[in-house]
Amino acid sequence: MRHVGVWRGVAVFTLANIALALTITGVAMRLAGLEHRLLGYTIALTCSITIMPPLIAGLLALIQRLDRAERALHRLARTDELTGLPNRRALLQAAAPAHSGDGPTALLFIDIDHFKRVNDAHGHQTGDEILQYVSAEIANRLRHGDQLCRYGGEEFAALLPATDAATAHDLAERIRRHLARTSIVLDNDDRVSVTLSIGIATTHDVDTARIHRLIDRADRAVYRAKHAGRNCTRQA
Ligand SMILES: Nc1nc2c(ncn2[C@@H]2O[C@H](COP(=O)(O)OP(=O)(O)OP(=O)(O)O)[C@@H](O)[C@H]2O)c(=O)[nH]1
Repeated sequence: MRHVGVWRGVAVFTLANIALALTITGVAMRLAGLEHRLLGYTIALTCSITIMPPLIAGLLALIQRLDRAERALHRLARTDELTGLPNRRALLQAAAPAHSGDGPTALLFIDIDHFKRVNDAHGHQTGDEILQYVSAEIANRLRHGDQLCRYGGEEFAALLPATDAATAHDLAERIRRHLARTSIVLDNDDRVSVTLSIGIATTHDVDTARIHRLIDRADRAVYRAKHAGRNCTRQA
């Protein structure tokens, strides 16, 4: 549809320019009292047709560059710079297509435990690397169609379409157990382990408006996991 619009625009632009060239020529010749109208119109038409292709090519190149810039901006606004994952805004927008009608949608809210201590002990730079590592490990354990985002700080959210509470719980526990038994080897050969607290909420009706309620419920479940001692999963 976008391309049809561009070509329509080019056609209108071309015709408008030819009409403008002919009109200006006609008026100028009348004012100058010149008689050779046919010759004048032929020159105007030839000139406008000659300059039209490079003008249109330049115009199309400009439109393409603007289009690419707009898409890049759109992508940047929806992507977390550190992990390359979609960000919270992208998750909220993804909620509508997630409603597939194939059963409930589950949301995992995943929070790294005591991440402040990791930063304090190893530095912010290492903390960043651990966030990248953890995000990749979570992403590797999700299924095709699941959507993981970095919700903020040391929090991730995964939207799982067509997933009931039991399946979501199995998936969450697989992720949690994997991270708990993994040592992350740092550049200086130090080893760090992190654990996760995970909250799960499910719903039959997820859409852009209701996703906030689903996230709140999963967030409250994480809070309960933290209070239960961390490194565990809780259902809303
Ligand atoms: N390295 C790094 N740290 C971050 C980033 N975003 C947030 N943090 C840190 O994450 C830590 C979160 O700390 P808290 O909210 O106290 O939570 P916590 O220490 O994980 O404790 P619990 O959640 O209660 O287990 C803070 O120290 C933030 O500075 C980031 O992009 N990079």
